[in-house]
Amino acid sequence: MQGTTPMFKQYNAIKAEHEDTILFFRMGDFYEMFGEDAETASRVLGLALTARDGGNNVKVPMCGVPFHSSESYVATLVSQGYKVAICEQVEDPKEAKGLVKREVIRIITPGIVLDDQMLAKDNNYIAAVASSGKKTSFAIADASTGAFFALYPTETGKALEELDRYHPVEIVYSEADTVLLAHCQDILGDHGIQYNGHYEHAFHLEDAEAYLKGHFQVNSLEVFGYANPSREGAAIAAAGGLLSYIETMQRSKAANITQFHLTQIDDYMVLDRATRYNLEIERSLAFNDGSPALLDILDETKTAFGRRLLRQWLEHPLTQRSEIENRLAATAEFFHAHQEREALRDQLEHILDMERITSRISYQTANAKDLLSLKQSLMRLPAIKRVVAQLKTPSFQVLDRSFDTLQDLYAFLDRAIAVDAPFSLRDGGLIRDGYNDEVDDLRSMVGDGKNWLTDFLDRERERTNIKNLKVGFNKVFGYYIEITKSQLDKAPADYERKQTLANSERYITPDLKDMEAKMLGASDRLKSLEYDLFVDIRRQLGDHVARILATSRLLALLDVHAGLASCAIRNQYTRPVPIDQGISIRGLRHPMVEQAVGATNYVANDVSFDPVSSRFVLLTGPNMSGKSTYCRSIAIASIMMQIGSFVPAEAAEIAVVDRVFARIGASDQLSKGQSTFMVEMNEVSNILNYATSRSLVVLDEVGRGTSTYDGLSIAYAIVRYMNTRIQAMTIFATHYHELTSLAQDNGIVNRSVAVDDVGSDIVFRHTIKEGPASKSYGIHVAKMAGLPAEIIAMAENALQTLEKEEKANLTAVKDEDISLREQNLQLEQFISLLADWDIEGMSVGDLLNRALALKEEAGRFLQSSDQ
Ligand SMILES: Nc1ncnc2c1ncn2[C@@H]1O[C@H](COP(=O)(O)OP(=O)(O)OP(=O)(O)O)[C@@H](O)[C@H]1O
Repeated sequence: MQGTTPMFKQYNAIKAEHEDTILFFRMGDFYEMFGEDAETASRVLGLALTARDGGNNVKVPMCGVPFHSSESYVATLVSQGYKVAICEQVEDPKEAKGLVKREVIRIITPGIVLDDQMLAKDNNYIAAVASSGKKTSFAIADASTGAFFALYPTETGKALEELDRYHPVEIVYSEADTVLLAHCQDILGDHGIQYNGHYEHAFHLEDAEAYLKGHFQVNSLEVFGYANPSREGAAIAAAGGLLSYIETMQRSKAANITQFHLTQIDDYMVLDRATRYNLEIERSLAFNDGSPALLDILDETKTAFGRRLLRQWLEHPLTQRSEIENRLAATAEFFHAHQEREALRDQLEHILDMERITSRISYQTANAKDLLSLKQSLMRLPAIKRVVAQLKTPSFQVLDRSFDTLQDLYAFLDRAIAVDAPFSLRDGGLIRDGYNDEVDDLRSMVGDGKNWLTDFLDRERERTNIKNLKVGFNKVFGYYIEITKSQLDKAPADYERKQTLANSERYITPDLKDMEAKMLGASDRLKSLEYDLFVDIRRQLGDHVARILATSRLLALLDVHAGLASCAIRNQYTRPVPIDQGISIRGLRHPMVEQAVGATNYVANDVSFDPVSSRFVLLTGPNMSGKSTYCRSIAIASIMMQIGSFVPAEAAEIAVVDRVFARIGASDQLSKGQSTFMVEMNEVSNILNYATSRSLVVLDEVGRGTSTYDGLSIAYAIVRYMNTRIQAMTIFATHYHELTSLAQDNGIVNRSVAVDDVGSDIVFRHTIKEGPASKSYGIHVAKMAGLPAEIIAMAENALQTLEKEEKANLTAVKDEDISLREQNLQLEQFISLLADWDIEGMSVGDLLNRALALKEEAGRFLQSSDQ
């Protein structure tokens, strides 16, 4: 509790309702913070901490920021994990009786920010989670673009892993559901995510359903695919809870959220966090030195919303072959139609972030510059529609029919908003001449006043014969006449002295004051009229938010396809053919490594997988020879195809897969406090649980985080299990030469990276060939890395001794050994069943039944041992 003056009483009441925020309390041209808030803000923002009299001789800590530059301060606080409540004066201080009324008009959290300065280029996702029984769902929104959807409830761990793919900046949960909060923190971590509790009732199914129905103005949520409360209830609870949270924080309707749908994990290719990390999908492993990720290479979009859509596609590649083909056809059309593509991209270049401007329109925070940007963007739409009309692909033709060029809104904005309107909404200059008669009249009154002043100045100079007589204006005295000390004797008697300065005197006259009253009255009235008209224009645009967003979505789609086509041309990618099974690629390259080493230096390689004869590729070869690059390039090509992109190859037929897994041994997770080997095994166990025969799995150096025999044995078991039980297309890069003997199993083949021996040195050719590597080149690589000759000699000696004592003969370990152990176990169970049989104590009927059951059991046993 701060201070006891009337102002502090008002402050305390408002702060009590917003305990968990930093309260920005508007006082004149400043937002002031008090007490602990002031101490925190002064520390985080580097502001001077002062104090204000709180009554009864209490000094309350205080600091403040100017309101016109508050955004960057708010952004810093929010980025540091604080919530900021903006408390405004909600009545004109001139009209207030006593203390001016104040209210919190918005609370800003990481997921609620709308200002461009605070937003990253990518989606700014906020999520809400809800559970029902063992199933969990989440809803996701981007308040800055209007995206909104929820996941079909699924097993909690799976749902939260899926949520992780969206990189939410904020997660909202029901205050009462701390168990789910703990699950989230466990799986998604605490860094970079703000967790906020929201009213429990907002997550109750009935309340959430009613909230959504009210928002979308529908009688039933069936239109969004919601039919069964016990199946999809958690999704509705999460969506209702999230919408209620956003609107509570914004203190206004989320009018830009005009669409909603339910998604299923199976709708998209599953790519877990480790896979995205290892394949450098969104961020390169060496991003600090500016190396590009796949997203950076593919991103040739021209608009901010195009880039966001591309990123969404990369996070969620498709799994339906027909949909993939549709996307590829659309990219292909732009690939061939050079003129149309370039004409489109020339126009898109000038289109600003319409999605985010629209969000600011619906939350009534857009300024006149935003509306001018929107107008400038809308101006481009007819030309874009003309390009779309030329396109032949069916999906573009559908798009052409639904393309709304919004020219009525363009005309409206053009008529209403002044071309040079300023940022500030309170200083006039917003409304274009001719839009409103009263504005025009007031403007000419203010203009007349200025002319009058010029005439007045000329008149007074002539009358007094003072050449340097001046007319000036300040806030305290209004308009005044100024005469320097040397000319004072010429001042006429009707001049009334107002102020004495060091070198001059200031005067007023009744005429001047009359004119001043008229001009200031007109100017004040003009400013407030312009503000009101602007708010009304913004509100009128608010009625068209859904239309603007629909057009932005079409533009985003065009932008992504045209960008992918442009990228394919620049990098010589080819259109892949989605097939049902297997992979056959000629001349595959890795898009990022190719850029790093230069296209001419990159050695392209062929890839082939067959579901029967070669579904499991064991890849051997020395370090640095290109194993990882080859493995990853296959996974990347598969993802590229499934988003609708061309692939870096000469020709490619690639099976549509349900999941891609990429594990590179010993990834660095030490910050999580787990050993690298433990992390590796966790990741492998995740793959074994989730991979299917329709998946693509890349395992690179798995098993090397432990002792040689342990690692080799684990790798051996994983290879056999993956090949026989899971049967996913798998490429397993390894240093364990011993594993190459496994190629006698059906489905497993050996491939290796070709190496030229040049005397005692080796040369990497980065070419993949059939068959295993002839030997391990670890010591050669150590030599190339410059290890002292003495160490190399010692190592070669040790290697020879070890090779002689080689005990690991994996060919001797056979599946039969494993199945024999299983059979022995069954036999033991059967015998103990017989031993426990209490024949004397049984009736004849029971005896007969028991004997029949045993016979059946014996039959089953014989059958399984035959297999
Ligand atoms: N096909 C290729 N064409 C040209 N250069 C390549 C090719 N493949 C790999 N390289 C180069 O070789 C380097 C090492 O490749 P990579 O990391 O794939 O080797 P590796 O065999 O997996 O090594 P390690 O076993 O040590 O992880 C790459 O950074 C790249 O510069």
